[in-house]
Amino acid sequence: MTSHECTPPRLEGHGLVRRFRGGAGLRGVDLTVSAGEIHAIVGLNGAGKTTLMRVLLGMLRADEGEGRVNGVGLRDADAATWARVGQVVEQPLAYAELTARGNLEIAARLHGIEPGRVAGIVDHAIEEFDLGRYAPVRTSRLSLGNRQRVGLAAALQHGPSVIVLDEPTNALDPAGVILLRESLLRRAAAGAGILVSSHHLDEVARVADRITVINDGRAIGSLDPGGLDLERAFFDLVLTDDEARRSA
Ligand SMILES: Nc1ncnc2c1ncn2[C@@H]1O[C@H](COP(=O)(O)OP(=O)(O)OP(=O)(O)O)[C@@H](O)[C@H]1O
Repeated sequence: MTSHECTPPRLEGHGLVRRFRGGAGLRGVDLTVSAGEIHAIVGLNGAGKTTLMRVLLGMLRADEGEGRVNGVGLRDADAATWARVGQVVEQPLAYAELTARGNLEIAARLHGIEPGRVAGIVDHAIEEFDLGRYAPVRTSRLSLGNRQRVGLAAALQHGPSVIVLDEPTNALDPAGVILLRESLLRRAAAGAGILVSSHHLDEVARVADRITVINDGRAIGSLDPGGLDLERAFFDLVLTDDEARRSA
């Protein structure tokens, strides 16, 4: 038995419902991310992936159901609970007018790192995401991909035990995709629980231990990360679900 097996799930959602006008939202999603696990969610545009992440992070209130972070219910989660979380779900960076380093320093402080440790942690993050050239540059002047790298570094540098990333590879170049992949695999091996959404099934298959398909606000099944034709398996699940709902 590994040391992570006695810890509560890093992230849990039970029966999560969030209704939006027009019928969209979440319709009762159960989802768990264990310690040491990379759990990917995939789905078509508008399926509900971002909404699910926002609800699990307490950014959006669930109408029904409950979520837990490291065993703490969302309603009871305090600053110490959230300091153990790293996420890039909305805007990757808070301060466009600050340099990349300035953003990383503020993110470290906001995640509860004591002042004496901030410089070392930021140096390490700059190295990990290969941001040396851009550290003194205002983030508003960075390319989209480099801004994304800074956002990821800001979310991960404090060593969170819960990591939630919404389509993190979107703006990254192939080198950035590899840096992120290695970073996530290292963090999962160290016990973090990682929830990640993506449209890139091949990339997801390289990192994920578990892949859940979200369709129309529900978790409709899973894909085998080692499976042969993930794209086909994905569309089979989605089309079967769409047909079942149409004929219901
Ligand atoms: N604040 C909101 N008010 C009303 N509807 C919303 C709101 N946020 C999301 N929705 C709707 O909920 C559904 C799910 O959106 P969500 O952003 O979660 O999808 P997604 O799976 O992340 O999509 P994508 O792959 O395009 O990012 C969509 O139909 C969206 O229009």
